[in-house]
Amino acid sequence: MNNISARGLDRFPREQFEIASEMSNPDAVLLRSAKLHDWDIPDTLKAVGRAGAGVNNIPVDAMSKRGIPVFNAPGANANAVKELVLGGLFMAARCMGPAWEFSRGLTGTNAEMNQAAEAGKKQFTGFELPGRTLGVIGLGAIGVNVANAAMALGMRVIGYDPQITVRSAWNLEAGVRRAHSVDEVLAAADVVTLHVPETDDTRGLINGARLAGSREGQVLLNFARAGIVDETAVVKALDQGRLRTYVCDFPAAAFEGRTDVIALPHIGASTNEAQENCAVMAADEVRDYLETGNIVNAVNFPELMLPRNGSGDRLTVANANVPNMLGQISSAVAEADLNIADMYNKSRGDLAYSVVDIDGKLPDDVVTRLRSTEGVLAVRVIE
Ligand SMILES: NC(=O)C1=CN([C@@H]2O[C@H](COP(=O)(O)OP(=O)(O)OC[C@H]3O[C@@H](n4cnc5c(N)ncnc54)[C@H](O)[C@@H]3O)[C@@H](O)[C@H]2O)C=CC1
Ligand SMILES: O=C(O)C(=O)COP(=O)(O)O
Repeated sequence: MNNISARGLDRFPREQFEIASEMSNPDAVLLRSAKLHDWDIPDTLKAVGRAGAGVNNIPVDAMSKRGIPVFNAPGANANAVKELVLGGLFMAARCMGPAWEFSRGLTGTNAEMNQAAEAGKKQFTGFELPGRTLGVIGLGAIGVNVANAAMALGMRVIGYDPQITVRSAWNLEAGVRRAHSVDEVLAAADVVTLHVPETDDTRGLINGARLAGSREGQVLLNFARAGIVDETAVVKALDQGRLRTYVCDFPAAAFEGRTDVIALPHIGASTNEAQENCAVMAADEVRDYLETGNIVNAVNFPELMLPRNGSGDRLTVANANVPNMLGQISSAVAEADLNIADMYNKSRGDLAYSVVDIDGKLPDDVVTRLRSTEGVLAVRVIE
């Protein structure tokens, strides 16, 4: 549904897989930022692979209700985003946007241009980073990278993430101070950078009330999602001088003509390296799921890997996480007089997923019965 790096698509051998940008009955879709919310989900769909991090463009709940895992590529574009964030930070600190605009407007001889440059440069006095405080909201793959890079630049770093993972906490440089709220970060930081996903909880996270309590003359960086920031409130804070510069990856009408906003066209992940990393990771996850039923890096399913066992079919069942589902699955197999060689069941929130390796071939009527069992969302038989 988007341009996916050829290295990722090559993970699907064409003898086994057909790849197309239009297909009425796909087993899986790979996408980047294409919006799927209004898409008629085809009955054939078994998996979604997001070659990137954010999944706010995908109706994850609707996919879950159909037992379809949504895979993404955690961390695969984090370095690309970190580098762009640092670029934005340097641009804001040294007034590079307006300074470059000024230089581009100069005409005349070299001597005339030089004279005008020397006379004009006082408008572009910036600030240096050592000793300044960077506030990082969201300490996941990108936030941790940005925090660590800022520490290396001599900045003080304060971070807020109430759901920080053990992995992120391990990766974070010692010395990053822990904040207990968004407001604490806004009040303490010279520069604030946002690295949270867009969800119902984070939409409008940076709003007028919060900006009213932010440090005077702050730089705000948003390379996460447009919706996390209230654009009207940002414009007001810029007009009041509360915000010095807003640097983001999302152009908007409200920012038209402003020299204190640097809006890039959503290019955080637009490096060849990131595009390849994301495409390969998402493609491998989707292929593995289609071929084995194993699940790694799904945002809505538990992680589950079971080496193939037994001499027959592999049955996979996604179901509502309610009592007696496992009993019904194993009874269905037992009633067909088949032996279960191995099985693994895991749950995550409202959803549970089972992989069952069987000694023998599962009759069609058993599969049909399982599919119509209350609470069952999706059933697959992998030969
Ligand atoms: N501009 C671009 O091209 C790109 C933008 N992104 C955006 O950046 C977001 C973050 O990406 P990653 O770091 O890879 O994701 P991640 O999942 O590794 O990290 C997100 C972190 O945000 C934290 N978080 C969630 N809600 C929070 C809240 N209310 N307050 C504080 N922390 C909160 C989570 O606990 C998690 O640690 C993505 O969801 C995506 O929207 C990601 C890649 C490229
Ligand atoms: O990975 C993400 O969340 C991104 O925003 C990157 O988007 P893209 O794949 O470049 O359209």
